[in-house]
Amino acid sequence: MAQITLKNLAHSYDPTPRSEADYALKEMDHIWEDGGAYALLGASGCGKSTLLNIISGLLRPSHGRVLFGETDVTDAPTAARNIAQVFQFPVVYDTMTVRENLAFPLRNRKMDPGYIKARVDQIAAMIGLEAELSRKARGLTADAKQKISLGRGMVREDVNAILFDEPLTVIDPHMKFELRTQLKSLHREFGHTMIYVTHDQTEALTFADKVVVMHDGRVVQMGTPEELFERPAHSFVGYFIGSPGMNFFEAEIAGAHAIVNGVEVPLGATHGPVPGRTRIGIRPEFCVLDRAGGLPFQIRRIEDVGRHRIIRGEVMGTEVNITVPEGTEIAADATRILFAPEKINVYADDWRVAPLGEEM
Ligand SMILES: Nc1ncnc2c1ncn2[C@@H]1O[C@H](COP(=O)(O)OP(=O)(O)OP(=O)(O)O)[C@@H](O)[C@H]1O
Repeated sequence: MAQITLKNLAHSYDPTPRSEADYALKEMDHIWEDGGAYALLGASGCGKSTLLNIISGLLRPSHGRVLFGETDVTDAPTAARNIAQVFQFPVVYDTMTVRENLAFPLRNRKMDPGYIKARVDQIAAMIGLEAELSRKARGLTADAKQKISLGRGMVREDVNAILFDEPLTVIDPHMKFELRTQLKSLHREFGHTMIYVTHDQTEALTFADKVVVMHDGRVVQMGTPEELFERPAHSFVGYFIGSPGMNFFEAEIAGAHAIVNGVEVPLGATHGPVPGRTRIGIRPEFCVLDRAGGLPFQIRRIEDVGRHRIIRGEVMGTEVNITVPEGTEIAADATRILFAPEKINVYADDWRVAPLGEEM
């Protein structure tokens, strides 16, 4: 296992890039801790696969270095990086049994047969394929084949990292949750460094200790699910994480208040001068309807979604959502919206501005 360091890393598919816009990955410096479970999350085209392929060695970056521990692997091929990879679609040997498929990476490395048997039994139990071990892979469902791919990715204990590229795409929705949970417990048990690429926030938030959110070729935040929810570092994280995402309002910041369309909105902390385009962001969960205070709110529609209701509406032309628990009555004269002051984040040119005295 190893810590992965990305140093001044950048990549352009254009051999003669002229501006930052020509870079699929803008310059970045990041450390992925040894033994961490990371999810790499972002919309289609933001650069997730490019970054994963650079870490795995399928792609050489245009600039910068990749280190596994203290070793510079920038020019090392995939085979020399000692990593396991699980792709979107199953890669299994149809003519081999499930046991032979799972044992393949260990046999290749000439491990002791007794160890191979024990290890394969252990992995098969964790992915729920003990009963199928003697069956040929041919004829198994796509789900079962992908479980084999997952198992084979996990079977070696000595890898530097395991990289998963949207591994649950072909898995039945009911089984997704189960497999995610199993991957998480495999991580707890074996402590491998894992990087899991997905564009699905539920997948990312349930699997990972740290979620790495990418937007437009940049890592805009690397944080715990709680940090992404409470203190999105970039407005994209606010929009992308949460369902629905964060509400934003153009605002002027004056110390411990924001001024939104001439109305004073109290903030939970004091800010110094904030330059650039200033907005405040508040999650729908921290907004409430009111009769008198706050900003004027016009309800457009109410959606019942499982354990909560989403009230969709407008504040002076800006679309705004409020989330309330299921069964909450909505009074006809509730025409104002209030925000929990300590849950308001301030943004300047899309980046969060820490209030005075906040520990970084
Ligand atoms: N081989 C390539 N040649 C040229 N441009 C590429 C190549 N591969 C990716 N790109 C471009 O680089 C950018 C990042 O693509 P990348 O595939 O890394 O994104 P992604 O986040 O993995 O997207 P998805 O979730 O759709 O796979 C995109 O603008 C894409 O069009």
